[in-house]
Amino acid sequence: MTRQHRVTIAYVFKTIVWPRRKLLFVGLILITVNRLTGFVLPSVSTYLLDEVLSNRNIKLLKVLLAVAAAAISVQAISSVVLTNLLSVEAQRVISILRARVQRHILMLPMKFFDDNNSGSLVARVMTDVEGVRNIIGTGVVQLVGGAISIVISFFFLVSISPLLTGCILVPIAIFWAISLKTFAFIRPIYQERSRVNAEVTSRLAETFKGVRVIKGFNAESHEIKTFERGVEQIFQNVKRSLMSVSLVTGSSVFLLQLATVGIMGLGAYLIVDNQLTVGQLIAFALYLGFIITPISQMSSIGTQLTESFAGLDRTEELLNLKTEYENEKGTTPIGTIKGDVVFDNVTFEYEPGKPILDMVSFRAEAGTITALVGSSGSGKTTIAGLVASFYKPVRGSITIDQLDLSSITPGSYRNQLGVVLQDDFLFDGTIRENILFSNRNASSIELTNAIKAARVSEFSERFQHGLDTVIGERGVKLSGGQRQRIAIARAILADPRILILDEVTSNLDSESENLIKESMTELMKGRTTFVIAHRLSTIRMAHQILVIEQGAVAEKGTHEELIELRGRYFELYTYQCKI
Ligand SMILES: Nc1ncnc2c1ncn2[C@@H]1O[C@H](COP(=O)(O)OP(=O)(O)OP(=O)(O)O)[C@@H](O)[C@H]1O
Repeated sequence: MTRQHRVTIAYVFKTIVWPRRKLLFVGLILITVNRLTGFVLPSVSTYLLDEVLSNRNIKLLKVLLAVAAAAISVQAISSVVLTNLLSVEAQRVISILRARVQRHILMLPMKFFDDNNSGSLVARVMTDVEGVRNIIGTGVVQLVGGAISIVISFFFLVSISPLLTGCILVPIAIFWAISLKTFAFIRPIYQERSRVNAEVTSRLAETFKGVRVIKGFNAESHEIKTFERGVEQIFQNVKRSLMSVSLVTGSSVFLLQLATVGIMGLGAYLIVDNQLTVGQLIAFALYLGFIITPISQMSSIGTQLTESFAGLDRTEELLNLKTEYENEKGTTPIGTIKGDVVFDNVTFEYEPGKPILDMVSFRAEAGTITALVGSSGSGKTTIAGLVASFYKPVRGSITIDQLDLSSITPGSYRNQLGVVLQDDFLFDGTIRENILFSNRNASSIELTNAIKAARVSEFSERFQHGLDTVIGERGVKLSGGQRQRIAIARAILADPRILILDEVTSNLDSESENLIKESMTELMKGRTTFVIAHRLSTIRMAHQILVIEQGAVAEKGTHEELIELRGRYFELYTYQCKI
């Protein structure tokens, strides 16, 4: 076992096992009672054959039947209570852990989401924590229960016949060795399986999400082939592990039968030689079952436990990542802001050594509109991301009302921030739910005002179910302009002090264009707005225009000033006017 695993065992013990020590102690007592009562039946059979049948002792038969009935009942009851106690608790812990991991992931910085695909994150929340089941659920019952059964059975076997016991130890040792080898071989196969599964699942989800592009480019056959390759990989992986598992199962059956034949032969000889009774031989065979079954179970539980620890290891690693709220600097909550934003020589890089923004400086006064224009990839979205505190500058500073943004707790700041992005996030729910998403406590008057201001009512009223119309995944049942207006209504309802807008580039008909312009104007009123602008009408409304080129502010000023300058903005403007 690696050092990493030892750390995890200590972690698992401290955080999962120890807080439930009372429950696990009750569980252990129940397991012991359960396994002990299991031994009553084989003991009864010895007496049945050797005493009741041989001496025709009906009185003893009645006692034996009563004892057997009591034992079976206790066994059944303890088994039900055990399952309810431990398995239910394991599932409770799984739910708690899942919620904790999801909460932690959501609080991680944006960089984490840039580096991890959503499919693998889903697996980390849903699958990685499932191993808990093996640690406090059925796994531990089988492990501890199995150990108890083996020790007690071994004691009974030796007491019946040391010679016969010696004979069965050889095949058991062989079986144990085969199992250990096989499971060591299977372990990496299982690890690979969870990785491949996550990959194939997330690609499949993307295929369905991007079905419009796929059909549009007639690329179904490519997606089909990619998926076929994925399922083939899973199949090959499962095939390899199945072959190994069948080797273990096959050898266990073979060795068990070999031991049975040996015992039959040697046992019969001992009976003839009066060293053993028929009842004892039958009891011996029954006790043997109590050893073989847990041994085969325990070797596979060993693998499951290793898998569980590997999963929990990944969970622990994730939970140890610092959230945005654990930044030593960003600890001051901020009250209501005016919205004065200053970039002072801000340099930023996504990857170390590859600067994307270089010494960017500007001031956006509270309540003004700043338009970001410039060629594709110049860094406009990056500037917007920095204003939203999704990323931190590598050098230089960003201040909000003269307070350093990196010293402010992200939540208290983003409470006062609104974003309307090009490909805005709408989820599969009703129009109402999608708008209320930004402010669940909004009154119906506030909602109505937002809907009116964003010109949503103009289309929602035409729908049969109005605001309660379900819009499909990512709003597919709406037009692009309608989706934008919902996103704008959502931002109006949030009533932010600072607003980030990424204008849609897609061509809308002039009616939609006008409606969006009106709703945007409503939204921007009195808020410090940063707009990645594509429409001249928006740009002309701006109090200042920043022309961004190759990560730097190339020009700064109002529309008139920049036109007069006859520089980069003039080029962009005249180019757009031509088309
Ligand atoms: N998450 C990221 N990780 C690494 N590099 C990134 C990331 N996001 C953007 N970049 C890079 O940063 C540069 C600036 O990108 P940005 O999105 O800010 O440009 P933009 O001006 O908004 O472009 P567009 O107008 O095309 O949207 C690009 O070269 C891009 O490849």
